[in-house]
Amino acid sequence: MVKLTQTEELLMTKTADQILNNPFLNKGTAFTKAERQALGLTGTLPSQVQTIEEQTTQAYAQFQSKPTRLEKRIFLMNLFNENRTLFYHLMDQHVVEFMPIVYDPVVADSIEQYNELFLDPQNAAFVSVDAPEDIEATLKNAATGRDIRLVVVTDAEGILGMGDWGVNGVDIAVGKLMVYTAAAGIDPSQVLPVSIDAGTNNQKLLDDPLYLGNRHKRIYGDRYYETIDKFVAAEQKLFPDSLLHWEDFGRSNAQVILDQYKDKIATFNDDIQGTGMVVLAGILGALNISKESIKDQKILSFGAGTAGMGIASQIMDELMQAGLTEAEAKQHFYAVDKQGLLFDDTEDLTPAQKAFTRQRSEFSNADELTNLEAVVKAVHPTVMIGTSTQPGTFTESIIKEMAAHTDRPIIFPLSNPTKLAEAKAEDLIKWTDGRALVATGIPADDVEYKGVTYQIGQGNNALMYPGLGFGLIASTAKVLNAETLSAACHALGGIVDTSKPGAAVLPPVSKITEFSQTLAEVVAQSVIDQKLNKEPITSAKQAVADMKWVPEYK
Ligand SMILES: NC(=O)c1ccc[n+]([C@@H]2O[C@H](COP(=O)([O-])OP(=O)(O)OC[C@H]3O[C@@H](n4cnc5c(N)ncnc54)[C@H](O)[C@@H]3O)[C@@H](O)[C@H]2O)c1
Ligand SMILES: O=C(O)C[C@H](O)C(=O)O
Ligand SMILES: [Mn+2]
Repeated sequence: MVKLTQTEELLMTKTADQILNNPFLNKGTAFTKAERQALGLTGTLPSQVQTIEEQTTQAYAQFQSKPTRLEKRIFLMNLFNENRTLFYHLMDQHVVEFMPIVYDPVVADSIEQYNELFLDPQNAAFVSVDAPEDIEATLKNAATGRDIRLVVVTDAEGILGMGDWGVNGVDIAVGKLMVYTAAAGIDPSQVLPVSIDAGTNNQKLLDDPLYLGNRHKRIYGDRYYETIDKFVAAEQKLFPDSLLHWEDFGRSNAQVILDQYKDKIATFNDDIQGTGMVVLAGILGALNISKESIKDQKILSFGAGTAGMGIASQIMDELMQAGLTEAEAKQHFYAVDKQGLLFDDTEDLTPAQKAFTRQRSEFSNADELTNLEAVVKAVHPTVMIGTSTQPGTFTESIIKEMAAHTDRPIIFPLSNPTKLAEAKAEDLIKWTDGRALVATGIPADDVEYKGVTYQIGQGNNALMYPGLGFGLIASTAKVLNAETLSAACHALGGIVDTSKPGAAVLPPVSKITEFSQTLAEVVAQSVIDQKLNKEPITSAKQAVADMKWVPEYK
């Protein structure tokens, strides 16, 4: 008697449509004649049996035939909904081309049009603040008995830089998970996107008869936090070996939620910690090129919100590891928000901002420091990070003023999507006569300037969170701590050839699968070294290799 694998046993219990309509089981025209006989699929497909390569060729031709990036995205999502293996087999061959479409920036267009474009819930879980009693059933139903090892959850209050998008924001969770699998090899049957629908303050959605979410204002305070608590309790009960990734929560909740859980479960906030990692990695890459020391940098955060303060705290940690006291390190930061430069007596400071305020007495013109240009003139920053959601705010005069006081200005306009970026890479290169060390939130083309080809690193947390998450899951991490985060930030070093003129500050997305694996191994090793692994693990490298999913039919 031939021993069936678990998958084969599972398949034997299903009817034809349960197999063909299950994207985790479906192979489409690649089901062989024998499989079709054994699984009751005979006659349910055209007779020609195709290889996955033939299917991939056909799918890519279809993708190319779509006229716009949004149409291309809709096709890819339909393929994803039909057959995960084929989708990722195709994406593996076109990661650089597909990332901007399944993820940032085109995901922004699909979020804005979610209700008009809705076709399929894509195996997401839709938690509602109005039905806390349904939370456990919601997660259980959406998981369909699968062994969930990774959850990306959003309440969509701060989608990219576009603000509150209610239930539409579930697309960001789906997109983030697609990058996890494409970059690091997370098994797509082991992930769960989750929307926490707490209502929305987006009046356009509330007035839209097509809106599919809870049609009321966003809920805040105790009732909201009770829903979050119930969600985390149910998530941990149902998926005890999972990593919980928080995404695009609002500025008043993101850090509060992270602080509530970060020491208790395996979890992280991508906008805070994922972005902190990629920006520190980018700054370290820039300093590798300029040969300057991080201890000599003056860092201006423009947009001192969830990401801005997450970045500042990761750099603060680095400065203290370099031997500075907290008080000494604090002298390197200038946080600028709507009020201008943040002082210790500025009104409406968030808890995270308070760690990075300055004294008015340090400046003769403190009361004038209410806009970015005035602050740049007063401070002469050497590093300027844009997480402000305010497009075009890194103006030519501001950039030239900055570049007049430092040889290699480090300038990262990170606001997403494209329309919100503080500056374009080519302008920054031009305005600084090729001296700027640039990273942008969305992919940027090479910049040709005075005979040098400048490669622009993508300062996006997608370069780090897949390797981080994979390493945490593979090592069965109990928690993520500062030591592991720091190890991850340093893992990307040495990949870029900094001797080349125009070298990028971060490795190219074309190498994301390689460096995500390196990251995962470094993270797993850090977890094991600190004895933070739940299961006994002898080799971090082997644990990562054993867990890697490959998009081939079983
Ligand atoms: N590249 C990346 O990997 C990455 C990661 C996270 C966030 N981001 C981007 O950063 C931006 C902010 O994201 P977030 O999650 O921190 O949002 P957030 O709402 O928490 O922070 C935005 C901050 O900008 C401030 N701001 C708004 N208008 C301003 C102005 N005119 N002048 C100065 N400050 C102003 C807000 O007060 C707030 O503090 C978004 O565009 C997001 O897409 C990029
Ligand atoms: O989603 C992205 O592209 C990065 C980041 O998480 C953001 O919110 O902008
Ligand atoms: Mn985000």
